[in-house]
Amino acid sequence: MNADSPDPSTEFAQLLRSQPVWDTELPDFAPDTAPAHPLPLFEQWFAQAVAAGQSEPHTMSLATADAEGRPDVRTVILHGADADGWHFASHAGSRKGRHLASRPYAALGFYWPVQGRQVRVRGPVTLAPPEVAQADLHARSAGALASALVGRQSEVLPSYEELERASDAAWDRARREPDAPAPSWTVYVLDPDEVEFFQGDARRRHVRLTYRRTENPDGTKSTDGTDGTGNHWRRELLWP
Ligand SMILES: Cc1cc2nc3c(=O)[nH]c(=O)nc-3n(C[C@H](O)[C@H](O)[C@H](O)COP(=O)(O)O)c2cc1C
Repeated sequence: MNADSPDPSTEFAQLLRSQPVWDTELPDFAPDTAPAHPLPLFEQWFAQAVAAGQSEPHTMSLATADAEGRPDVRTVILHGADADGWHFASHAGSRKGRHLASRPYAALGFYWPVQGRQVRVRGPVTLAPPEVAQADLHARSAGALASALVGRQSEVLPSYEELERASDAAWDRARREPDAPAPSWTVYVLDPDEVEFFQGDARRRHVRLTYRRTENPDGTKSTDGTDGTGNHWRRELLWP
């Protein structure tokens, strides 16, 4: 490195250190007012993120692990959240699809910095029936269909021109045939056994409220405090 030139790592380090976090006005979150189940709170926080102008609040990190247990993470779009779980979609043959086939367990992470909020969701993952995945795809944009028709996600691409050719053909087909099947397109459903809500605080007294799914000691599902699917949730605060 030339002694006259600035040390890029120092510049980078300074730039990093100059970035603020939790220095805006953030909402209060009183955990004792939180509902008994995580889904209504997630819906409420999502609506509040939209209202606060959070961009792309429906994008989330999806963490999976390979057959050896090595973790991986990428961004995907949330397609729905209901009593069955949190829904997302991808190609079964992609890296994440292969991970989920060998280890059907995942974690999701939402970060909504406008409000200093984070939501973490963990649990087993199942596949929705193929007709659900196709219907979900065909209800979306031509671009979503064209992208799914290109397929081959996570395979090595020999040249960008090859993608352009495949994409042109897929766009043509998506416009001509809006119900064209994309067989590898799969809807995954993560049925959470743990959901954590994090509210950032300027004084670093962050609120972490975790919901853990519990069963009755006899293994039957509880009818008390249920979320409509027989689940019972234990709510606890965690040290931040
Ligand atoms: C904002 C955003 C949204 C995305 N949404 C999806 C999605 O819903 N499904 C998907 O398969 N990939 C989506 N991707 C691409 C993934 O992040 C990833 O590159 C791709 O799925 C391949 O991941 P894999 O090799 O781990 O399987 C999205 C990327 C970004 C940046």
